[in-house]
Amino acid sequence: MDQFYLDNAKLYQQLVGALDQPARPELNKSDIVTAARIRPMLEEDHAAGFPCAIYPTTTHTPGELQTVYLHDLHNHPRGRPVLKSSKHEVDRVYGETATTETIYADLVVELVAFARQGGIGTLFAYGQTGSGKTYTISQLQRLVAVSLTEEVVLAEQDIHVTIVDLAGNSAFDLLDSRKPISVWQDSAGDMQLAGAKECQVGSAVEMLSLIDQAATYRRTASTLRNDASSRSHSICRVRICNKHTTPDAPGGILFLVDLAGSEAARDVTSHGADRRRETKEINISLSVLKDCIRGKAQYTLLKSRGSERELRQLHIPSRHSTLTKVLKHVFDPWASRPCKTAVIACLNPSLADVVSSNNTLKYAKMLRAPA
Ligand SMILES: Nc1ncnc2c1ncn2[C@@H]1O[C@H](COP(=O)(O)OP(=O)(O)OP(=O)(O)O)[C@@H](O)[C@H]1O
Repeated sequence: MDQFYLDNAKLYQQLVGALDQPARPELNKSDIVTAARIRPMLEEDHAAGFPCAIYPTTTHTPGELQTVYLHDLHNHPRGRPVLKSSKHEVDRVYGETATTETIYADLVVELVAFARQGGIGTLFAYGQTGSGKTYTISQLQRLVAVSLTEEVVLAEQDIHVTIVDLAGNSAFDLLDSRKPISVWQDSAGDMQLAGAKECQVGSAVEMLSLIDQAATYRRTASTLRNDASSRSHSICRVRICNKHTTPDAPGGILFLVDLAGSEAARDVTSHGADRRRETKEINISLSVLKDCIRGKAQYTLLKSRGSERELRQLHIPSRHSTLTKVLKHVFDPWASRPCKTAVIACLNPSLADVVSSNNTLKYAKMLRAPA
């Protein structure tokens, strides 16, 4: 397939150049905001000879959706290859020149404010390996650290940080030398990271140093698409408690989640047995995540149709993996606490990755269904 794309790269660029690409509006009433971030073509993408396959709209009107076009090239049984284009809509699209500061202002400032008021705010990035998840989330974590440790915040609220990573069904404390911890649900239905260290921070320097410490314990390995690929899901939980409430009051929570990247089966054939098992575990947990996204979309559909009997039978399988246990509140239509989520679908722009990018955007669409 890769050779087919390379052989037809010029024709592909002509076909895409001849397309007209308009944008379209609609309002987001959901508690989930979806965004797509397209990372720039890297030197290795250019060196491999694949053209860019993702074309975002460049204008944005507040409250309106933005569009990403993906152009794949398909072999035609008679004659020259043809373009097969798909169109995806998300709340915001960030092209290769967009800065993380812009993403922070658009998506994360509101989540931080929401968590400060006692809600559960969640930000997660997902996408194929090498698509820019760690790049995006690690920079956003730093911006969150600076904003949550401003004097005006610390005068009113205490900030507690926990950073863990999930590999398969095991969980590890990244602030305590990868000590194993367990994830369980308490009697109030909240997920607990039992045994994980929770550090109260008194300044940006302290919080940034915890983030750096956690990054050194994160499990990484080389994949075909990324030399330093994260082979675990990293979860940074920030608990925000008002100084004048009782110590055991739940407080607001902000989750900053950098998921491990999915790898296509064709890209893992050269891995050893351990790496193949690890990839399988990652793909299983991402597949349960997709099932939960589908379950939430199904709930929204049934609710809009008023199908009470089917709603009662609906099962969202958030208990089937440690990752979805931790993120249960995102998919749980019956959650007792208010939740807001921002999801960043990270995309590799190269034509070689167009199938994975298509898949990533399909799930962003499901997540966005209005509640
Ligand atoms: N917006 C961007 N601007 C410039 N470089 C970027 C951007 N996003 C990602 N990159 C670069 O792309 C490479 C892959 O990014 P990153 O490691 O964040 O991917 P990932 O999705 O976290 O991958 P994995 O799932 O394998 O961990 C890195 O070299 C990173 O610096």
